[in-house]
Amino acid sequence: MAQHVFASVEEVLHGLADFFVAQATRAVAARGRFSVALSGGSSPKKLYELLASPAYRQRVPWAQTYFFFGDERNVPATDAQSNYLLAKTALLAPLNIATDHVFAVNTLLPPSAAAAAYTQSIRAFFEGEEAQFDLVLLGLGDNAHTASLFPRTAVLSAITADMQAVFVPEVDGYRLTFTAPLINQARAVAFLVFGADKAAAVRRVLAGERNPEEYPAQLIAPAAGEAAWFLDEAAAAELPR
Ligand SMILES: O=C1O[C@H](COP(=O)(O)O)[C@@H](O)[C@H](O)[C@H]1O
Repeated sequence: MAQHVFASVEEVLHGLADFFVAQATRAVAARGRFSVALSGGSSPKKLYELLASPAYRQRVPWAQTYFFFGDERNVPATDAQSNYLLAKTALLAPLNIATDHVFAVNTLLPPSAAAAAYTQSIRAFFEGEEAQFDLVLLGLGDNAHTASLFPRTAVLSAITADMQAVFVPEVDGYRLTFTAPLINQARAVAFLVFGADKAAAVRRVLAGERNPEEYPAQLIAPAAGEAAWFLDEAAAAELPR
């Protein structure tokens, strides 16, 4: 597991954008396509804008890139909370990504049906082989959740590699999320975490006692892939030096 600590948020974003370019380039060279699961929430907007900017637009093989979502809110795709809407606005629309390269969760379905349909889409994309994303982007909540793997929720004990619906008392609603086994099949996962309000969660996940029920991001450990953390100094401040 690699930790990359940068002095500023701008540098963190460039570090992760360069990592994205490297994973995409390698995947397309090896397999002719790049599959990425996007994250949501408050952190990735600037990363998506950077990837869509002139500086990165030419460096990523966008025409061979396929976009999935590692988690989604149980809201319509037009809702301000929607992870899909965030990605569409900041990344997919500015780059004119073909709609058949974007796999959004159908949140018009009831949560468990939406999760089952999304799992089928993943299986179809990987043509029955193990679903191994080239890159899964992740964030970290100040409660140490990642994707929508929240503390003390049923999905933490999932043993299948799929998307599941889970009721999250903390947000008083359903979320759709990749399970930890699905994330851990990825060739690479990258966490984007910045800000002092994340410092305690970063310490607990990376340097605390093992307790995934309380700190679900501890479940993330790709079996054969690479895990990289992109942090600013404020988020890394409580890590042992
Ligand atoms: O991986 C993820 O993490 C976030 C927490 O990130 P934040 O930037 O909102 O603090 C999560 O809620 C998001 O949906 C997810 O993809």
